[in-house]
Amino acid sequence: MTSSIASLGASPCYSLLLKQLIPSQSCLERVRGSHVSFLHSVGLQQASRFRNGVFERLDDSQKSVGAVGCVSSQMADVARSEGHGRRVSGRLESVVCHASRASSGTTTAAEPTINVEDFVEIGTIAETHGIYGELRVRSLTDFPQERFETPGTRWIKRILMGRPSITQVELVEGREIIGKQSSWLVTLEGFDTPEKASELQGATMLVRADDRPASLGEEEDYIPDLVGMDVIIEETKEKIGTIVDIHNSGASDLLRVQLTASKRGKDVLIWIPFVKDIVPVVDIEAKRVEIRPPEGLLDLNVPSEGLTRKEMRKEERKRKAIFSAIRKRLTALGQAHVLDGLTTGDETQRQALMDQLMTIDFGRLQQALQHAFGLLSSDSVAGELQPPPTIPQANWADFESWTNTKKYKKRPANSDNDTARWWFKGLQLVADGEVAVVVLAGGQATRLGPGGPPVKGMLELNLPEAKSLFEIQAERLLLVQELASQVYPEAAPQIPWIVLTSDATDAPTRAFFDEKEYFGLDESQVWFVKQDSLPCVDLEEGHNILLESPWKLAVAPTGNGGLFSALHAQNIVDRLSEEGVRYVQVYSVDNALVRVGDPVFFGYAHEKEADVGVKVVKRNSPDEAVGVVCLHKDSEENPTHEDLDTSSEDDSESDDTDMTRESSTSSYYGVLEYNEMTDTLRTAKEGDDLVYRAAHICVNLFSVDYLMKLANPKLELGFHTALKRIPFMKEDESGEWATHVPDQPNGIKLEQFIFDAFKHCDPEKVALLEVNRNEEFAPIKNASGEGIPDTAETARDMLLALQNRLSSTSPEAGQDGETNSSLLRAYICGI
Ligand SMILES: CC(=O)N[C@H]1[C@@H](OP(=O)(O)OP(=O)(O)OC[C@H]2O[C@@H](n3ccc(=O)[nH]c3=O)[C@H](O)[C@@H]2O)O[C@H](CO)[C@@H](O)[C@@H]1O
Repeated sequence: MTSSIASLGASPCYSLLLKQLIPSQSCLERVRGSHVSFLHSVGLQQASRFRNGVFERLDDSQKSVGAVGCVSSQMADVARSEGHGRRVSGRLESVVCHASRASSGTTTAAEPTINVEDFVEIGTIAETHGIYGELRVRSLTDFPQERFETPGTRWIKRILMGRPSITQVELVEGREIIGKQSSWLVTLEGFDTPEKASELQGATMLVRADDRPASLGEEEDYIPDLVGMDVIIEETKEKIGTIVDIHNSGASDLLRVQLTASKRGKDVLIWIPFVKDIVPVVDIEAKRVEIRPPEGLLDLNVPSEGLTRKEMRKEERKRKAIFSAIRKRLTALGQAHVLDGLTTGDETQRQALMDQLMTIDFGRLQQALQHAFGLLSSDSVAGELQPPPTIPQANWADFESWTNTKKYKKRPANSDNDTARWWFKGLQLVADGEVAVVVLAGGQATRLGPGGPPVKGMLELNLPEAKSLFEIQAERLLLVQELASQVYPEAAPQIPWIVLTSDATDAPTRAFFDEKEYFGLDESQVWFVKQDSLPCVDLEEGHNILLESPWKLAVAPTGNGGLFSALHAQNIVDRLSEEGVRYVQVYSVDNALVRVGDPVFFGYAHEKEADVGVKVVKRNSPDEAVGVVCLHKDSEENPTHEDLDTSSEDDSESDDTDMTRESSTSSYYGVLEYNEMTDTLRTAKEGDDLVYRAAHICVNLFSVDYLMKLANPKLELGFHTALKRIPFMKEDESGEWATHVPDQPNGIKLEQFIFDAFKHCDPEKVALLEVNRNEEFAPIKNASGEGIPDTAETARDMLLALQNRLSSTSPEAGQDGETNSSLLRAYICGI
C-alpha cells in the first residue's frame, strides 16, 4: 500500500495497453500519465492533493460531498458522451427498434428486441459527403480498417423519440480520409442519396460485442472485457468493487470502479489509473483485476467516515434547497421545460441533469438575454463613431538595422528609435517579472471542420519541422525570457502563461501540454483557466433553452470576453498582483505570427502609462473578416469609465443609484465586429483608403490595475448573439422525445467579446499600436482549401516568407552580439 504513482510517467514499461472501442488516442500515446493529469482529468484538484507519493484528502468539512458530486457529474458526462449510461446503472435495457427502421433502406426488423449492451461503439457519423450518400465517420475504434473498409453488417444507434434505437445496416465500402484525426468515408446499402444519408447524421456506428477484432497484442486488453470485472486488493485479496467503465483522460486510462456497498457506502465510485504499477494483474478468464493502490487513492471521493448521519442529512437538505431554488427560478423564467428530463430516464441520467443544472447561473443567463436583445433591438452602433486618431507604429525595419550594430547589448535609456526604446523597456519589465501572457484558447474550435484537431492550438503547421501553434508560441515565450536574461544577466524570468480553455477544449489542451512536456517551459508557469458556458436558446419568442437530450442542456462557452469573469472567479488577477505582475498581454491562439510576450508592446504601453494596449494592422479590404477599432462618442445608460471611479472603496454606498442615473455622454474605444458592421461603415472610403482601417487582430494588453477594476460586477461585459444551427431534442405532443437537426440557424449562442472591455477605459489610457501584418498577423480561421483565406497554409506561407526575408540580412560571423541577434531573429520569425 505504499507504492507511489509519482514515478509512473517516467517509465513506459509500467503501462498496460488498452485496445479499445471507445474514444481513445493511440495506445502508445496513452502510456504516459502523471498524478497531475490524473487529478485534472477527474476534476479532483479541490478535493485532494498529492504529496510525497500519497493522495491526501483536504479539509473534512468541504471535501467529501463536493468531490463526490464532482465525480458523479464527470461520470455522467463520460457516460453520455460514450453512450454507456446504462452500463453505469448496471441495468440491461431492452431497446425496441422503432418504425424509423423501415424507412432506412435495408434496415431490418428481424429482431424484436435488442440489448444495447450487446454492442460496442466504433464511430460517430459526422456528416454526409458528396452526392452519393457517403457518410463521414469519426473513428472510435483501434481497428478502423476492419470496421470501416471490410463490407458486412454494422449497426446504427440513434436517439429517436427520446430513446436509443438500434438498426442493422450493410456496409458496402469505406475509405480513409487523411487528416489530423481518423476519419472515414463509408457507403451503406440503401443510403445512396444525401437526403437519405442525412437521416444518420449524429448517429453512432456499432458492431456486436462478440464480433471480436483481430488478435490483440501482449498486455493489450479489450475494454468491453474489463467492464464488470472484480477489483481485488493484491495484498489482502479483498474484493473492493467492480469496474463499471473506462475513461481515457488523454494522458492515461482510468478505471471507474464502483466500490462494494457494504464496504464504503452506497454508490461510491472512484478512479484508478490503469497503469501496471497500480493494476499489476489483469485476469480476463477469472474476470478480475488485482490492484496495488498508493496510499490515499481509495479514499478519494468516499464520503468521510467522520461525516455523521446528521451531517449527511444536512448536506442532502442543502442540495435539495439549492435545487428547489433552481426549480423556482426556472419556472419564473419560463424555462421549466428543462426539468422534464427528471420525470424520465434512469437514475444516472436524472442525476446528470441535476448536476448540470446546479452548475448553471440562470440569473446570468437572464441578464445575458436581456442585454443581448437590448443590444439587438436598438442600433448596436448607435452614437457617433470615429476612426481613431493617428496611431504610432512599431518600426521593425529600423529596429533590425539598429540591432545589427554593436549597440545591441546596450540598454539605451533614451533612444530616439522608438521601437528599440520600447523593446528594451519591455525586456526590463520581463526581467523584473512584471508581465504575464494569456492565450485565448477556449471556444469550440468548430470552424476548422471535422478533419481539424480538437483544439486549435494543437494544429500543426507544415513547416520544415512540423510544429503546433502552441509549440510555436511556447518557443517565443522561452526566447523572450532568454533575451531578457541576456540583457539583464541577474534575472531568470518565468513569464506566467495563462491558457484560457472551455468545457470543449480543457481536457485535450491539458493532455496535450502534458504529453509535450510543456514544450520546455516550467510546468508551474502555465496556468489553465477554464471559462464558463451558458445555455443556448432558440430563436423563437420566449427563447427556450435548447436541450441536447432530455438530460442535457445545450451549452456553449461565453465568448473570449468570458476571460475576465474566469480570471476573477479563479483569483488569477489577485495572484498576478501578488506576484508583482503589472501588464498582461492577451492574444488569440489562432494567429501563427503572434509575438508572444512582445517586449515592444509592453514597453510601449508602459511608456504611455496605458491601461489597455491594442495592436492593429491596416485593414486589407472592405470584405476582410476583422473587427475595426473605432472611437465611440456615445450617449447611453451603461456605465463607462467616466461614470465609475471604482478605485475608491467608499463608492459602494452610491453604487445603486449611480446605475440608474440618466444617460451621460462619454467617449471610449471599441471594436465594431465584422458581422455587426453596416455596409456603409464597412465600405466607407477616404480617397483610396478605408475610413475604418484599424483592424483588430486580437492581440491586446491590459494592466493588472485595470483587470482589478473590471472585477466590479457593474462593469460585466455585455453579450452578443451568434446565430447557429444547434441540433436539439424536444418532447412532442404525444410525450415522445424527437431529435431535430436544423438546416437553418435555429438557436442563439451568447457571447462576450474581449474588446468590449476597452469601453471602461479612459481613451487617454488606451495605447493603439500599428504593426506590420506580414510580421504579426497570420490568422487561421478556416479549413484549408483552394483560394480560401486565413488557413493553415496561408499562415505557413507567411511564416516562411518572414523567415526568408530576415535570413537575407543575417549578421556577420564573429560580430559582437551575434548570439543575441540570432535569438532575436528567431523571436521575430516565430520559427
Ligand atoms: C470577438 C473577437 O475577439 N473577435 C476578433 C477575432 O475574431 P474571430 O471571429 O476569430 O473571434 P473568435 O471569437 O472566433 O475567436 C477569437 C479567439 O478567442 C478564442 N475564444 C473564442 C470564443 C470563446 O468562447 N473563447 C475563446 O477563448 C478563440 O479560441 C480565438 O483564439 O479575431 C479577429 C482577428 O483574427 C478580430 O478581427 C476580431 O475582432
